[in-house]
Amino acid sequence: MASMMGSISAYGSYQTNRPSALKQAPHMQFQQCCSSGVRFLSKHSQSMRSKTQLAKRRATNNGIHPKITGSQAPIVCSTGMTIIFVATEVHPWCKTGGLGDVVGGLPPALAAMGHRVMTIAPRYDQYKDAWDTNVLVEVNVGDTVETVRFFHCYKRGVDRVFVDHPMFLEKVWGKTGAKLYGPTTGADYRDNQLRFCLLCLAALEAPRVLNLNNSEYFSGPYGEDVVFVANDWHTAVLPCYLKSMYKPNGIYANAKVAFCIHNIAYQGRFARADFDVLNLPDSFLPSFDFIDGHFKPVVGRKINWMKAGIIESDLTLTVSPHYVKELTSGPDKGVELDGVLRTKPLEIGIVNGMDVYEWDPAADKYISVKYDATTVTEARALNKERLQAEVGLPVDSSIPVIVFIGRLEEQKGSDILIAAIPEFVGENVQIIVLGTGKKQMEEELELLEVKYPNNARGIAKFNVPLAHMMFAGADFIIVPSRFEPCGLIQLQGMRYGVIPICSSTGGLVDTVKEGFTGFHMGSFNVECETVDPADVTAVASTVTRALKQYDTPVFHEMVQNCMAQDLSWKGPAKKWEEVLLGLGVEGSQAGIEGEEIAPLAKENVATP
Ligand SMILES: Nc1ncnc2c1ncn2[C@@H]1O[C@H](COP(=O)(O)OP(=O)(O)O[C@H]2O[C@H](CO)[C@@H](O)[C@H](O)[C@H]2O)[C@@H](O)[C@H]1O
Ligand SMILES: OC[C@H]1O[C@H](O[C@H]2[C@H](O)[C@@H](O)[C@@H](O[C@H]3[C@H](O)[C@@H](O)[C@@H](O)O[C@@H]3CO)O[C@@H]2CO)[C@H](O)[C@@H](O)[C@@H]1O
Repeated sequence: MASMMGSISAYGSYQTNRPSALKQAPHMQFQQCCSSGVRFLSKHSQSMRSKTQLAKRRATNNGIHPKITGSQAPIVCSTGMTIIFVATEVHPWCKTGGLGDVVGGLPPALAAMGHRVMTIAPRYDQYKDAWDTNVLVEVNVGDTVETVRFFHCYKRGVDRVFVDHPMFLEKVWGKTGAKLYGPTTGADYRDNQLRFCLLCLAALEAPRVLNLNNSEYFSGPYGEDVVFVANDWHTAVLPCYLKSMYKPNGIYANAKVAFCIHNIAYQGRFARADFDVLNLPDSFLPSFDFIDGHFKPVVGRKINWMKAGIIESDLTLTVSPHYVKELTSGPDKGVELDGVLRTKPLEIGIVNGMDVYEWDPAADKYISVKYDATTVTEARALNKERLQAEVGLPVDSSIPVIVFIGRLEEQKGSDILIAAIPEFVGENVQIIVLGTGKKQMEEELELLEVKYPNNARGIAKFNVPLAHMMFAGADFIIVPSRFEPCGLIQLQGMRYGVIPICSSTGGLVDTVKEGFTGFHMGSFNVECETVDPADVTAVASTVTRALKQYDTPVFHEMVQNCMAQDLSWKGPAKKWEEVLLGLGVEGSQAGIEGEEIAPLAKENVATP
C-alpha cells in the first residue's frame, strides 16, 4: 500500500503521498487519514447573519445534522448541503468570460443560504490571497504520477481552492485572464486533456484531504456526502473518475454529480485514440464515442468529453430555460448532442444571476458619477461624456451611445454587428465595441475608428474598468448573439439602466422583455461561416427602432424597468438549491434565507 505521511500543516493534518494509482485501493488510505488527528469543530452557535432562523431550526432539531462517515470520521455541522464546484474559471482570479462569473458569483449566494461551498479551479497565477495549504496529493495522469498542491483562501463564505501544478502555472503565469485554454484564441494547448484530467482528479481529493477551518460555521474536511457541480467539458471526466475509482471502493458512496452546460459549442472533441490517456476503463468508451462529419481535430471517430459528462452525471442542467428548448430542438442548436440530451434529459435551465456587488452603479469604483434609479438620467449624461472622452469620440451627452462587450467569436455575432454598422451609423449615434478573441475580428474592430472617426470605436482588449465605464455611460447595449446560453452582459447592462437590443435566443429570451426592458431582433442564423444578410437587416432595423425611442418617456420608463429588477444570484441560488437537493445526497437539506457574508468587505475581495 502507498505510504501515508503525517506532516502537519495549517490546512491538513496530513500530507498524502500516494505514488500508486488511486484505482488500486484508496479507501484504506483515507480511513487512515480520517483517524490521524483531524480536528472537527462545530461553531454553529455564533451565526451573525441569521441567528433567528438558525435558532428556529435548532428548536426543531432541523438545523444541525452531524454527518458521520466512518468510525472516526469528521463531524461536520451544516444547515444544508455540501457543494463543490469544479471549473476552469473562477472570477476574480481567472476568467475569460461568463463561466468565470458564474463560478465566482453563485457559490457565495449558496453559502449565504447556509450551505458549505467550495470551488476548485486551476492555479494559473500567483494569487496573492491564496495560501499554500502544504497539502499534496499524487494523481495518475496519462502515464505519469503527478503531484499537485492545493492553495486556498476563504472569501465571501466560500472556500476557494486552487490546484497548483506546472501544467497550469507554467503556461499562464502572469497572464491571468488570457491563455487559459491555449496560446491564442482558437488554438488549444496540446495537453489540455491531461490538464483537465488532473484538475478533476485533484478535485475529487480536495474534499477529503483539506482540513478547512476559516469559516465560523464549518470546520474540518468536507467529507464524502457532497454534491459536485461539474462545469462544461473540462470537468466532464469527473463523474467518470468518481464512478470508476472511488465508488467501487466505497468512497463517495452517496456523492452525486450535477453537470452544468454553460456553452455546448465547446465540447472537447478529440481523436478516438486519446481515450487511452484518460485512464478510464473501456466500459466508459461508449459514453465518449462520437462521430461527426467534421475534420477537426481529426477525421473520423472521436471522443466527446461533453457527451460523457452528460451521460455519466446524475443530472444535467444549463443556464436558461430557453436554452434547454434550443439544445434539444435539433443538431444545429444542440450542436449534435441534441439526441443525447433527449435520451438523458436536461433537467432544468436556471437563468444566471449576476454579482450585484461588483456591478453596482451606486458603488462602482470605476465610474465618475455613481448613481441609482433616481439619479440615472443626470449621472448618465456625465458618465457618457467621460466615456466619450476616454475612447476619443466627440463629447456630447445628447448623442445616444450603443455598446457591445464580449468575446469576439461567431457566437457573439460581432461579425454581424460589424456588417450592420454601415447601415445605421448615419443616424445620430455613437457605437463603442469592446472585445477580444479571433485575430481577424479584432482587426476589424480596430478599423472602426478609421472608417467612422466621429461615430465608432473598437477596442480589442479585455478591460474591466472600461467595461464598467461603458455601462455607466451608454444608453443601449447590443447583444447580437447567434446563440447565447444565458448571457450576463445584458444583465449587467440592465443593472446600470442600459437597455439591451438583443437577438432572440437562449437566455436573452428569458431575461429581456420586448418593449419593457429591451428590444428584440429575432433569432439569427446559427450558421457561423457566413453573415446572413437578413440578420444584418434585423440588427440595423432594430437599432433604428430603438434609437427612435431615445430620450422619450418610453425610453426612460424602460430604463427604470431595467433597474428595478432583482438580477442578483439570490433567486437563481434558490433554484439551484432545489435542483441539487433533488439529488438526495445523504444529510442534505434546505438552507436558510441569507444575505451574502461580507460581500463588500475589503478582505473579501480577491487580489490576483
Ligand atoms: N473585453 C472584455 N473586457 C472586459 N470584460 C469582458 C470582455 N468581454 C467579456 N467580458 C465580460 O465577460 C463576461 C461575459 O459573460 P457572458 O455570460 O455574457 O458570455 P460568455 O459567452 O463568456 O459565457 C458563457 O457562459 C455564461 C455563464 O453561464 C453564459 O451566460 C453565456 O451565455 C455563455 O456563452 C461578462 O462578465 C463581461 O462583462
Ligand atoms: O467563460 C467564457 C467561455 O469559457 C469557456 O470556453 C472556452 C472553451 O471551453 C475552450 O475549449 C476554448 O475554446 C476554444 C476551442 O477549444 C478551440 O477548439 C477553438 O474552437 O477555439 C475556442 C476559443 O478559443 O476557449 C473557450 C474560451 O474562449 C467555457 O467553456 C464557455 O462556456 C464560456 O463561454
